[in-house]
Amino acid sequence: MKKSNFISSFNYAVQGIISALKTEKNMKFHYLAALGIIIISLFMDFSRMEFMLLIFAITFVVTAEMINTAIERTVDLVVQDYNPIAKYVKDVSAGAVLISAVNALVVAYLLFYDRLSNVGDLLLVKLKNSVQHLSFISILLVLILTVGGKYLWAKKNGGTYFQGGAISGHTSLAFCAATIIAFVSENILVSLAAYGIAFLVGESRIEGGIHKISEVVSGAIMGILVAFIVFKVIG
Ligand SMILES: Nc1ncnc2c1ncn2[C@@H]1O[C@H](COP(=O)(O)OP(=O)(O)OP(=O)(O)O)[C@@H](O)[C@H]1O
Repeated sequence: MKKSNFISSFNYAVQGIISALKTEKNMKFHYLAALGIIIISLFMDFSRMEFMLLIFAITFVVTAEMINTAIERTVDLVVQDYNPIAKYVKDVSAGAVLISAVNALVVAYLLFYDRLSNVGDLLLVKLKNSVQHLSFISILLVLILTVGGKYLWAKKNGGTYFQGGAISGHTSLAFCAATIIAFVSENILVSLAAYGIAFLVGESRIEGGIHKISEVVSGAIMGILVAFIVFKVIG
């Protein structure tokens, strides 16, 4: 065996890190996750101690995975057939990785949960107070549900995604908009005018021979329901 100095030992160690990274798919995942978490942690205002715990947890997982890989390869080198001892050794070694991963999850939960839920609460408060966001979400949902409905019932009702089909998109959007206007204006006259216009939109789709009454009615119900649920549940 070749006599090695300190520098070449270091080189072999780095080679080991790179080989494990290249050959083990779990290792790629660990490194990517670690990189993502470290980047996020830079915005979290962690104390020195908290950052140290995070780095320890990450290092523990990577180290356990590397030792597990080395043990697996050693066992494969010696045992080619099924062997209960080989199974025991590999299972115990995989168990060590699992323990390190659970430890990392607990540490991540303790460090990130409060901070991220504060950010989540802030976003939710902003969303609740923003009529624009609620309106945008309602209209987006109506569009998705209308196109989805047309797709699901395409065989039965025919039509394209934007004309004809099981649900009248013009009507669902018009009634969704009317409901949004009713919520925002909180004024009976304005609301009636908005629903009146929505009604005319639906009626024109029937008159134009593009939709049946049932398709216009289902569009109207969907538009009203979606806006109602978004404004009442999220807002
Ligand atoms: N020679 C063997 N005899 C008995 N059981 C084995 C043997 N080799 C593997 N096993 C069983 O299969 C499991 C998976 O082993 P394997 O070596 O495929 O690990 P792995 O986690 O899939 O790793 P890798 O994807 O890096 O190969 C082990 O935990 C063990 O239960």
